[in-house]
Amino acid sequence: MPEAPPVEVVAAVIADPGGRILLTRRTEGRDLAGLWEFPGGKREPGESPEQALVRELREELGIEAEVGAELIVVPHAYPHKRLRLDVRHVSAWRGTPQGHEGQALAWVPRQRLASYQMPAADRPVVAALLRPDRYLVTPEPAAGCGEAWLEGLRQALAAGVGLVHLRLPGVEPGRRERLVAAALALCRAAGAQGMIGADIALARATGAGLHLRAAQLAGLVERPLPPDQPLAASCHGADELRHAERLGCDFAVLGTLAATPSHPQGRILGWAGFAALREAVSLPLYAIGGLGPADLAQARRHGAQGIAAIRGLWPQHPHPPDRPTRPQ
Ligand SMILES: Nc1nc2c([nH]c(=O)n2[C@@H]2O[C@H](COP(=O)(O)OP(=O)(O)OP(=O)(O)O)[C@@H](O)[C@H]2O)c(=O)[nH]1
Repeated sequence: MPEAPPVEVVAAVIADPGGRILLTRRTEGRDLAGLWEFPGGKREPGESPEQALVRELREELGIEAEVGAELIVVPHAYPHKRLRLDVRHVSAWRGTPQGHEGQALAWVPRQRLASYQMPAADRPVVAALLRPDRYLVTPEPAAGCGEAWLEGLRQALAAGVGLVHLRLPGVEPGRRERLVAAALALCRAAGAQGMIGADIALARATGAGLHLRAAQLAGLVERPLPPDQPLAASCHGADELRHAERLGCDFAVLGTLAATPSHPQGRILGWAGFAALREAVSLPLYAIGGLGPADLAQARRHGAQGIAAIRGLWPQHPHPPDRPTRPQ
């Protein structure tokens, strides 16, 4: 039997001048009662997402809203139904939001959003509001080119990368620790989060995040780091994603979107395949495989937090023209 199409839902991010965001509480007797959500509701036949959102906000809150930029579209499968949650920013509104359907309202500072109990489909929405959209995976530094590699990282951070997977599998011990320490210092100075590739002991020793390989993830039965150290994993299918979620990962990287020189083979998901896997979990997900900043809008429309990439996020010419690299 073909699967029923998902329920189309639109919801709004409404921010006050202080940056607090409006959440409303689902009233008793409804599905997911008692949980906090972004105001909105189901699209009616023939309505565009914008029209549906304007109507819902008028009915529920008594405001006349102007719909602004897209934030994210989350495809999600609850045990009893599938939905596509299309979340838009509201750029301006007239009137004072009130609970016209008896629902409670809360203006919530962004950093406190995660402490509100919300439906599972909202976890990627909150992450999209709070966390970086670009996850750089570092290329392997060539022998003697540590300075150039650090310069590449510096430039990528300056270009706005907020999350970095320090992936150095072929670098010999000693040099690895030195490069990781220097890279983490650059990340800290830029306000970015560093994630150490695969090495649990080094992540514990440095206090940085940890990015697990898929094979490593499969062998773990509990979270290998305290909750204040971010944990991520590379995943290729639904079972790995569910395991990453059970283990308490903060996010995962899912691929391969398209073939790349570093991964020419393997299962190619495409955006439809990515969105289908996205439904299975509420973990924030980065898409990987032949992607760059130009793919961000497309990624968000398929439920991704953003994109992860080596080439797509690494500067083309990491050597500054006026500074020769020192051999290491
Ligand atoms: N408005 C809104 N709905 C959400 C969010 N997250 C989420 O999973 N949903 C789900 O999307 C659907 C929105 O439909 P609705 O608000 O018109 O709810 P309803 O009471 O008519 O639906 P119901 O018949 O499922 O109870 C609900 O099933 C709701 O649980 C969110 O952040 N905002």
